Amino acid sequence: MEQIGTFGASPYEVGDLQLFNGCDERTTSQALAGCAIVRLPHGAQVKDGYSARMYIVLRGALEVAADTSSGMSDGTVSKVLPGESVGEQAVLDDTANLFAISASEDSDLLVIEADLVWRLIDQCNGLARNLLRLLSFRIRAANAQLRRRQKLGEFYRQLSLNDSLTGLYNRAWLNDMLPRMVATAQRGGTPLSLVMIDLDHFKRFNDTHGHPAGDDALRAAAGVVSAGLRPTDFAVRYGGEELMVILPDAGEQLAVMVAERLCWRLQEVVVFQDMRQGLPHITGSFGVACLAGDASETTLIERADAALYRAKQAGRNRVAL
Ligand SMILES: Nc1nc2c(ncn2[C@@H]2O[C@H](COP(=O)(O)OP(=O)(O)OP(=O)(O)O)[C@@H](O)[C@H]2O)c(=O)[nH]1
Repeated sequence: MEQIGTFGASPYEVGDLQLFNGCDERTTSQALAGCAIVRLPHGAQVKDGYSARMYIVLRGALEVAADTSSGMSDGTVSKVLPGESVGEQAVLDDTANLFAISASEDSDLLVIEADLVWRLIDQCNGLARNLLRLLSFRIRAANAQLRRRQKLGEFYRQLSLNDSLTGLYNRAWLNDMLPRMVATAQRGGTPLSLVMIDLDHFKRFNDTHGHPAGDDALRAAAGVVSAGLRPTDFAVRYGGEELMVILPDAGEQLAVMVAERLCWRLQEVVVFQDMRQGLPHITGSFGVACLAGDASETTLIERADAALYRAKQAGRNRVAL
């Protein structure tokens, strides 16, 4: 940053500076006359050592990247154009400029030291009003950005816990949630049941109708499962063509009833909406297990798996306990 002159000796006028709109031009010009004008070549950073000062762009443009020192930077950059300022907040709360400020083209900047800003605020109500407006605008913009980030965060969180093909919860969700559900059931002495579902002869289905059709069938099966549950139950894609249902507060009898209902609905499901195609049916085998004593979630899954194996052995398209 090279000083190229002072405001008083430059062709610029107070009328060019938005922040001083409504202030008396003569007294403001006098106050700003001794302020430095610095030149910042394209790409150069504003380096002000840790002092709080305000910069007003006279020519060119600045780019301000969000708070880099706190690691909060998310790549958002705002542009500061001629007549606009940066650094007011640093002056008002007497902290260094935390933002990375650089020139996006060759720029001339008016530098106003903090003590002069305060003197001008005392002199001119217009400046105080303009500063308040500017800060209010910045707060609204920051809030909007925060809301966008929150929404994005929630979106990615959902994405990381849901299976992209079926929309059901995925293994990461299961690994996190099942131990907690088991602990809650054991603490409260309430039942908890698990239904493991494996689509029958799915390799044959893929081989006959193609892999994309297999994906459609998986989606259809997931739809049947989620539509057949209470809002308090959970459906998970456990693996390739294996789904799982978690039924909190459900004992053996209820769990078998739910599994029977899903098994029946699955064989009725229409995989292809296109009526010109044949109707391939999908069926599933279901293994039911209920939490007993102080068994772990691993034991519960193993027991549901063993029941599923029995359903397969007994001829598929059925429920086993
Ligand atoms: N289309 C599709 N197929 C999948 C997906 N994940 C797993 N599969 C297929 O599912 C099939 C599972 O085959 P197997 O484990 O041999 O079992 P199966 O043919 O269903 O036979 P049984 O389970 O004994 O009734 C494999 O061919 C996998 O490629 C998927 O996301 N999409």
